[in-house]
Amino acid sequence: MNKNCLFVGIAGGSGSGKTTVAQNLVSAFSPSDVVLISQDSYYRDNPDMSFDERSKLNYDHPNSIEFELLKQHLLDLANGKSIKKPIYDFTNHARKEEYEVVEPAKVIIVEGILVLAVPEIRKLFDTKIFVDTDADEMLLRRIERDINERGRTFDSVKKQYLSTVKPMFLEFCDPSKRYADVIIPRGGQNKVAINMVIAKLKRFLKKGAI
Ligand SMILES: Nc1ncnc2c1ncn2[C@@H]1O[C@H](COP(=O)(O)OP(=O)(O)O)[C@@H](O)[C@H]1O
Ligand SMILES: O=c1ccn([C@@H]2O[C@H](COP(=O)(O)O)[C@@H](O)[C@H]2O)c(=O)[nH]1
Repeated sequence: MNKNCLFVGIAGGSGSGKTTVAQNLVSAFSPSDVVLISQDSYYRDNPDMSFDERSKLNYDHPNSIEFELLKQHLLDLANGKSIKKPIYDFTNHARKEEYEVVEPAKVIIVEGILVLAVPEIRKLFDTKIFVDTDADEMLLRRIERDINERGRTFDSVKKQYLSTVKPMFLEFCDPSKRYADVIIPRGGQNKVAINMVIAKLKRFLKKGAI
Protein backbone atom coordinates (compact mmCIF):
# COMPACT_ATOMS: atom_id res chain seq x y z
CA MET A 1 0.00 0.00 0.00
CA ASN A 2 1.15 3.54 -0.81
CA LYS A 3 2.03 5.12 2.54
CA ASN A 4 2.13 8.69 1.28
CA CYS A 5 -1.18 9.15 3.01
CA LEU A 6 -2.05 9.10 6.69
CA PHE A 7 -5.01 7.13 8.02
CA VAL A 8 -6.71 8.40 11.17
CA GLY A 9 -9.37 6.20 12.82
CA ILE A 10 -11.91 7.75 15.22
CA ALA A 11 -14.08 5.39 17.29
CA GLY A 12 -16.45 5.94 20.21
CA GLY A 13 -20.01 5.12 21.18
CA SER A 14 -23.03 6.38 19.29
CA GLY A 15 -23.55 10.03 20.29
CA SER A 16 -20.04 10.32 21.74
CA GLY A 17 -19.20 13.14 19.31
CA LYS A 18 -17.06 11.24 16.74
CA THR A 19 -18.59 13.04 13.77
CA THR A 20 -18.26 16.41 15.50
CA VAL A 21 -14.58 15.76 16.31
CA ALA A 22 -13.94 14.53 12.75
CA GLN A 23 -15.67 17.58 11.22
CA ASN A 24 -13.65 19.89 13.48
CA LEU A 25 -10.47 18.25 12.18
CA VAL A 26 -11.56 18.41 8.53
CA SER A 27 -12.54 22.08 8.76
CA ALA A 28 -8.98 23.01 9.79
CA PHE A 29 -7.63 21.87 6.39
CA SER A 30 -8.14 22.42 2.71
CA PRO A 31 -10.66 19.88 1.30
CA SER A 32 -8.01 18.60 -1.12
CA ASP A 33 -5.76 17.57 1.80
CA VAL A 34 -8.22 15.74 4.06
CA VAL A 35 -11.21 13.47 3.41
CA LEU A 36 -13.69 12.05 5.90
CA ILE A 37 -15.19 8.60 5.51
CA SER A 38 -17.95 7.45 7.87
CA GLN A 39 -18.40 3.77 8.70
CA ASP A 40 -22.14 4.54 8.66
CA SER A 41 -22.04 4.84 4.86
CA TYR A 42 -21.21 1.13 4.70
CA TYR A 43 -24.25 -0.31 6.51
CA ARG A 44 -25.39 -3.41 4.63
CA ASP A 45 -28.50 -2.92 2.55
CA ASN A 46 -31.48 -5.22 3.10
CA PRO A 47 -33.79 -4.41 0.19
CA ASP A 48 -35.74 -7.68 0.47
CA MET A 49 -36.95 -6.90 3.99
CA SER A 50 -39.92 -4.73 4.93
CA PHE A 51 -39.32 -1.44 6.78
CA ASP A 52 -40.63 -3.11 9.94
CA GLU A 53 -38.15 -5.99 9.61
CA ARG A 54 -35.28 -3.59 8.92
CA SER A 55 -36.19 -1.51 11.98
CA LYS A 56 -35.64 -4.53 14.21
CA LEU A 57 -32.14 -5.43 12.98
CA ASN A 58 -29.05 -5.15 15.17
CA TYR A 59 -27.12 -2.20 13.71
CA ASP A 60 -24.42 -2.21 16.38
CA HIS A 61 -22.86 -5.61 15.61
CA PRO A 62 -19.83 -5.74 13.25
CA ASN A 63 -21.81 -8.00 10.85
CA SER A 64 -24.18 -5.12 10.06
CA ILE A 65 -21.40 -3.24 8.24
CA GLU A 66 -19.88 -4.10 4.86
CA PHE A 67 -16.32 -3.80 6.20
CA GLU A 68 -14.90 -5.60 3.12
CA LEU A 69 -16.09 -2.71 0.93
CA LEU A 70 -14.89 -0.10 3.43
CA LYS A 71 -11.43 -1.72 3.45
CA GLN A 72 -11.31 -1.87 -0.35
CA HIS A 73 -12.28 1.80 -0.57
CA LEU A 74 -9.59 2.81 1.95
CA LEU A 75 -6.96 0.88 -0.02
CA ASP A 76 -8.16 2.48 -3.25
CA LEU A 77 -7.86 5.97 -1.74
CA ALA A 78 -4.38 5.14 -0.45
CA ASN A 79 -3.44 4.05 -3.96
CA GLY A 80 -4.59 7.35 -5.42
CA LYS A 81 -7.92 6.12 -6.83
CA SER A 82 -11.27 7.82 -6.33
CA ILE A 83 -14.12 5.80 -4.80
CA LYS A 84 -17.90 5.66 -5.12
CA LYS A 85 -18.96 5.92 -1.48
CA PRO A 86 -22.44 4.60 -0.67
CA ILE A 87 -24.97 6.97 0.92
CA TYR A 88 -27.03 5.59 3.82
CA ASP A 89 -30.52 6.74 4.76
CA PHE A 90 -31.09 6.24 8.51
CA THR A 91 -34.78 7.11 8.32
CA ASN A 92 -35.39 4.12 6.01
CA HIS A 93 -32.56 1.86 7.27
CA ALA A 94 -31.49 1.55 3.63
CA ARG A 95 -28.77 2.50 1.19
CA LYS A 96 -29.71 5.14 -1.35
CA GLU A 97 -29.33 4.44 -5.05
CA GLU A 98 -26.95 7.36 -5.48
CA TYR A 99 -23.36 7.38 -4.33
CA GLU A 100 -20.77 10.07 -3.68
CA VAL A 101 -17.48 10.21 -5.55
CA VAL A 102 -14.62 10.78 -3.10
CA GLU A 103 -11.20 11.79 -4.37
CA PRO A 104 -7.98 10.61 -2.68
CA ALA A 105 -6.23 12.95 -0.20
CA LYS A 106 -3.12 12.95 1.95
CA VAL A 107 -5.06 12.51 5.19
CA ILE A 108 -7.95 10.06 5.34
CA ILE A 109 -10.10 10.22 8.49
CA VAL A 110 -12.41 7.26 9.16
CA GLU A 111 -15.01 7.51 11.92
CA GLY A 112 -17.43 4.92 13.27
CA ILE A 113 -18.49 2.99 16.35
CA LEU A 114 -16.54 -0.13 15.32
CA VAL A 115 -13.51 1.12 13.37
CA LEU A 116 -11.11 0.17 16.18
CA ALA A 117 -12.98 -3.05 17.05
CA VAL A 118 -12.44 -4.76 13.68
CA PRO A 119 -8.78 -5.84 13.30
CA GLU A 120 -8.76 -5.67 9.45
CA ILE A 121 -9.74 -2.00 9.60
CA ARG A 122 -7.86 -1.08 12.78
CA LYS A 123 -4.52 -2.22 11.37
CA LEU A 124 -4.76 0.33 8.53
CA PHE A 125 -4.65 3.31 10.90
CA ASP A 126 -1.53 5.34 11.63
CA THR A 127 -3.31 7.24 14.41
CA LYS A 128 -6.15 5.77 16.46
CA ILE A 129 -8.49 8.03 18.43
CA PHE A 130 -11.29 7.07 20.84
CA VAL A 131 -13.90 9.65 21.80
CA ASP A 132 -14.83 8.89 25.39
CA THR A 133 -18.09 10.43 26.55
CA ASP A 134 -20.21 9.48 29.56
CA ALA A 135 -22.98 7.00 28.74
CA ASP A 136 -25.76 9.29 30.00
CA GLU A 137 -24.58 12.14 27.74
CA MET A 138 -24.27 9.81 24.73
CA LEU A 139 -27.81 8.56 25.33
CA LEU A 140 -29.28 12.07 25.72
CA ARG A 141 -27.58 13.20 22.49
CA ARG A 142 -28.78 10.09 20.69
CA ILE A 143 -32.40 10.52 21.82
CA GLU A 144 -32.40 14.13 20.58
CA ARG A 145 -30.66 13.35 17.28
CA ASP A 146 -32.63 10.21 16.45
CA ILE A 147 -35.97 11.95 17.07
CA ASN A 148 -34.99 15.17 15.24
CA GLU A 149 -32.90 13.79 12.38
CA ARG A 150 -33.51 10.05 11.99
CA GLY A 151 -37.31 9.87 12.20
CA ARG A 152 -37.55 7.93 15.49
CA THR A 153 -39.88 8.06 18.48
CA PHE A 154 -38.73 8.11 22.11
CA ASP A 155 -40.08 4.56 22.54
CA SER A 156 -38.18 3.21 19.52
CA VAL A 157 -34.91 4.82 20.69
CA LYS A 158 -35.41 3.38 24.19
CA LYS A 159 -36.17 -0.13 22.88
CA GLN A 160 -33.22 -0.15 20.47
CA TYR A 161 -30.86 1.24 23.10
CA LEU A 162 -31.65 -1.49 25.62
CA SER A 163 -31.82 -4.38 23.13
CA THR A 164 -28.76 -3.72 20.93
CA VAL A 165 -27.02 -0.32 21.27
CA LYS A 166 -25.95 -0.71 24.90
CA PRO A 167 -25.01 -4.44 24.86
CA MET A 168 -23.03 -4.11 21.60
CA PHE A 169 -21.28 -0.99 22.91
CA LEU A 170 -20.17 -2.95 25.97
CA GLU A 171 -19.11 -5.98 23.90
CA PHE A 172 -17.36 -4.37 20.92
CA CYS A 173 -16.96 -0.60 21.00
CA ASP A 174 -15.89 0.18 24.56
CA PRO A 175 -13.21 -2.59 24.73
CA SER A 176 -11.67 -1.19 21.51
CA LYS A 177 -10.60 1.88 23.52
CA ARG A 178 -7.51 -0.10 24.55
CA TYR A 179 -6.17 0.19 20.98
CA ALA A 180 -6.39 4.00 20.90
CA ASP A 181 -3.29 6.20 20.79
CA VAL A 182 -5.31 9.22 21.88
CA ILE A 183 -8.45 9.28 24.03
CA ILE A 184 -10.55 12.44 23.72
CA PRO A 185 -12.85 12.91 26.71
CA ARG A 186 -16.29 14.53 26.13
CA GLY A 187 -15.97 14.80 22.34
CA GLY A 188 -16.62 17.75 20.06
CA GLN A 189 -16.15 20.56 22.58
CA ASN A 190 -12.69 19.38 23.65
CA LYS A 191 -10.77 22.06 21.76
CA VAL A 192 -7.44 21.33 23.48
CA ALA A 193 -7.41 17.70 22.34
CA ILE A 194 -8.72 18.56 18.86
CA ASN A 195 -6.05 21.24 18.39
CA MET A 196 -3.33 18.75 19.37
CA VAL A 197 -4.51 16.35 16.68
CA ILE A 198 -4.75 19.21 14.15
CA ALA A 199 -1.13 20.19 14.95
CA LYS A 200 0.00 16.60 14.36
CA LEU A 201 -1.81 16.41 11.02
CA LYS A 202 -0.35 19.78 9.96
CA ARG A 203 3.15 18.47 10.73
CA PHE A 204 2.44 15.43 8.57
CA LEU A 205 1.17 17.55 5.68
CA LYS A 206 4.22 19.82 5.90
CA LYS A 207 6.94 17.22 6.34
CA GLY A 208 5.29 14.05 5.03
CA ALA A 209 6.32 12.27 8.23
CA ILE A 210 4.07 11.03 11.03
N1 LIG B 1 -20.19 18.38 23.14
C1 LIG B 1 -21.47 18.31 22.73
N2 LIG B 1 -22.44 18.87 23.44
C2 LIG B 1 -23.73 18.79 23.05
N3 LIG B 1 -24.16 18.14 21.94
C3 LIG B 1 -23.22 17.56 21.19
C4 LIG B 1 -21.83 17.60 21.53
N4 LIG B 1 -21.14 16.90 20.61
C5 LIG B 1 -22.05 16.45 19.74
N5 LIG B 1 -23.29 16.85 20.07
C6 LIG B 1 -24.54 16.53 19.37
O1 LIG B 1 -24.83 15.17 19.66
C7 LIG B 1 -25.26 14.47 18.49
C8 LIG B 1 -24.29 13.34 18.20
O2 LIG B 1 -23.01 13.91 17.90
P1 LIG B 1 -22.10 13.25 16.78
O3 LIG B 1 -20.86 14.06 16.66
O4 LIG B 1 -22.91 13.04 15.54
O5 LIG B 1 -21.77 11.87 17.49
P2 LIG B 1 -21.43 10.44 16.91
O6 LIG B 1 -20.86 10.65 15.54
O7 LIG B 1 -20.41 9.91 17.88
O8 LIG B 1 -22.71 9.68 16.93
C9 LIG B 1 -25.31 15.51 17.37
O9 LIG B 1 -26.65 15.95 17.25
C10 LIG B 1 -24.39 16.62 17.86
O10 LIG B 1 -24.79 17.88 17.36
O1 LIG C 1 -30.29 1.66 9.89
C1 LIG C 1 -29.67 2.01 10.91
C2 LIG C 1 -28.28 2.05 10.95
C3 LIG C 1 -27.65 2.46 12.10
N1 LIG C 1 -28.37 2.81 13.20
C4 LIG C 1 -27.67 3.26 14.43
O2 LIG C 1 -26.70 4.21 14.13
C5 LIG C 1 -25.69 4.19 15.12
C6 LIG C 1 -24.34 4.57 14.55
O3 LIG C 1 -24.35 5.89 14.11
P1 LIG C 1 -23.63 7.06 14.95
O4 LIG C 1 -23.65 8.18 13.96
O5 LIG C 1 -22.25 6.59 15.30
O6 LIG C 1 -24.44 7.33 16.16
C7 LIG C 1 -25.63 2.77 15.66
O7 LIG C 1 -25.56 2.80 17.08
C8 LIG C 1 -26.94 2.13 15.15
O8 LIG C 1 -27.75 1.69 16.22
C9 LIG C 1 -29.73 2.74 13.18
O9 LIG C 1 -30.41 3.05 14.19
N2 LIG C 1 -30.36 2.35 12.03
